[in-house]
Amino acid sequence: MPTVYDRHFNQVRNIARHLHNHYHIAANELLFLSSFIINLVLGRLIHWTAPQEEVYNYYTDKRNILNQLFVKNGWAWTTIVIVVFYVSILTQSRPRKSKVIREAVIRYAVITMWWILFTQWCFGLPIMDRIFVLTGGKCVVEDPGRHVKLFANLGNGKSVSSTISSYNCKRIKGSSWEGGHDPSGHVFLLIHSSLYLFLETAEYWPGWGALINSISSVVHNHEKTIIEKLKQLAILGVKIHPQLLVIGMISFWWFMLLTTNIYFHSIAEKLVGMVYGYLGIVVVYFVPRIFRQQSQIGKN
Ligand SMILES: CCCCCCCCCCCCCCCC(=O)SCCNC(=O)CCNC(=O)[C@H](O)C(C)(C)COP(=O)(O)O
Ligand SMILES: Nc1ncnc2c1ncn2[C@@H]1O[C@H](COP(=O)(O)O)[C@@H](OP(=O)(O)O)[C@H]1O
Repeated sequence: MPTVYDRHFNQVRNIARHLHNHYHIAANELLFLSSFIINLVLGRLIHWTAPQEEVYNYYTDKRNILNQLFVKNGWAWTTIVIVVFYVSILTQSRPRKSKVIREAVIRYAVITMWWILFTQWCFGLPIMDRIFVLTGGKCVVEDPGRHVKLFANLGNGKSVSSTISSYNCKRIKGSSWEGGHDPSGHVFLLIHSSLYLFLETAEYWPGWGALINSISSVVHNHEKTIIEKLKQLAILGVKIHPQLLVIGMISFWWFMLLTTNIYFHSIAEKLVGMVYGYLGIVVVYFVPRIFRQQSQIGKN
């Protein structure tokens, strides 16, 4: 007689099978894709239940070093990690190098273009700023300075603009970006980057066993000092198993996403950032699988 747990397990297995057969999403990919929804739910639960000093801490301060140095330059760090990854993988003698490089560069270019369109520039304002102004958002300032041409003077000591970018608005002293639906750029960037790193490197996954064995052979080498062990671990994570560097970057992005989810933006603004974060990745990694399968069926 199947228990209620067996029934639930079977239901989850059937959903996973359906997604695998129809949309070609493997179970581990599904788990990783859903981890960002779990992150959002966890962030909200912490926000509602944790004591104030845990919600408003160093990490939820915009000026914290992790935000300013890493997330604010998030695409640059993701680029560095993927370049190191490929250099390392390709120097460990791989066949068909030029094909691997060509395809990786094309995917990187498309994924970078999507990041640019959403956060930096989309034939004028980037998509996230367009959503904000289309839903009634404005940049309000007292003194527009050199951006004066983009502002209308309200005559009450304030000027407003719906043509200046969020980036430039935030740089004007005393400005406020108010009124519209402001999709979270952080949620977008952190999900977009994590998914890109995960899917781009999945083909070269050596398995947890191989990674754990390599780490433990360094850690348990009693002839080495701690400094030597740390050096060996760094070499291991960059030259031998660059997957460790990727795991480190993704884990860090996941943690930063959690702080965004705990403190910043409304749930709707985070969900919109999340949807756009998934979108570019789905187009580059999942849609081609469906077409490839259909053309395979056509050939048979
Ligand atoms: C096999 C892989 C092949 C790779 C080929 C590499 C070729 C290398 C050529 C290098 C070309 C340069 C490409 C661009 C590299 C960069 O990433 S430079 C720009 C870096 N900028 C950032 O990372 C900024 C990230 N920040 C943001 O997007 C926003 O600040 C934000 C986080 C979305 C939030 O904005 P708010 O204003 O805080 O809302
Ligand atoms: N995890 C995090 N840690 C610190 N600051 C964060 C953060 N997530 C978002 N922010 C800040 O919240 C604001 C809105 O971010 P976003 O729209 O990208 O989600 C940004 O402020 P600033 O633009 O004033 O730096 C950003 O720096």
